[in-house]
Amino acid sequence: MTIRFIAASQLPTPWATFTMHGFEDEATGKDHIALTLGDVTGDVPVLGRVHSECLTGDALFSMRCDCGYQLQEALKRIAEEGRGVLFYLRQEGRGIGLLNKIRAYHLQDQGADTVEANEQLGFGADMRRYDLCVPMLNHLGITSLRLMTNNPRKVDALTRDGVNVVERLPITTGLNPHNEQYLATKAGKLGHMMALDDFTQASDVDIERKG
Ligand SMILES: Nc1nc2c(ncn2[C@@H]2O[C@H](COP(=O)(O)OP(=O)(O)OP(=O)(O)O)[C@@H](O)[C@H]2O)c(=O)[nH]1
Ligand SMILES: [Zn+2]
Repeated sequence: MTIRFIAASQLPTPWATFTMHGFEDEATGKDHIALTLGDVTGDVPVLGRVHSECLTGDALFSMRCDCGYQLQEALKRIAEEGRGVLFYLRQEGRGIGLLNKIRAYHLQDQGADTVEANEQLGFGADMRRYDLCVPMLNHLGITSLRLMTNNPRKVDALTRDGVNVVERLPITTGLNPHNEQYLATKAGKLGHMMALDDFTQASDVDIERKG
């Protein structure tokens, strides 16, 4: 795996002006991004989010999942802290790609849950990998993370890859009638550590989006 830094620029958002670092994964041809705020070098653990691409949730306002809400919440929390990093990894659809995710959604429309749909298409439930974060973390001078995630398998995978995750912070936002079953499946079958009672409702987030 060769991850190559290409360029950095400013990225103003409603929450803060981040620095956007672009990387190229030479093996896959995929582009990955890290957004940083403040000085992320040094020994003090950095508030972080390792976010996997979800075009439908992140860009098209889909309410089928919680991705867009989590993305917004993570940027907001980093801005409030004044320091942090968000990795935007181009592994759409838990690694199966956008078109296969649409195939999986089609099966889910007919009754399959998110895990069964992947399996019916011949994929594992979660095909993502996180080792590409290591060269990006090294490039940015980040030595340890306080990671916003509900996914203990993400923490385990990053730890196995050599990333120092010192704390896991829940990120439970965006519950709505369209994703309630999906979130229940994530908790029940994929091991996400979250209870639906912990979630803020999507309507709360919508107000922020308009603001
Ligand atoms: N194959 C498939 N991928 C999905 C589906 N819904 C969301 N995704 C993808 O799942 C990824 C996000 O994973 P999640 O399981 O929501 O969350 P996570 O990153 O494991 O855990 P958190 O850190 O707690 O958000 C993104 O790449 C989405 O495109 C689905 O029904 N099927
Ligand atoms: Zn999503």
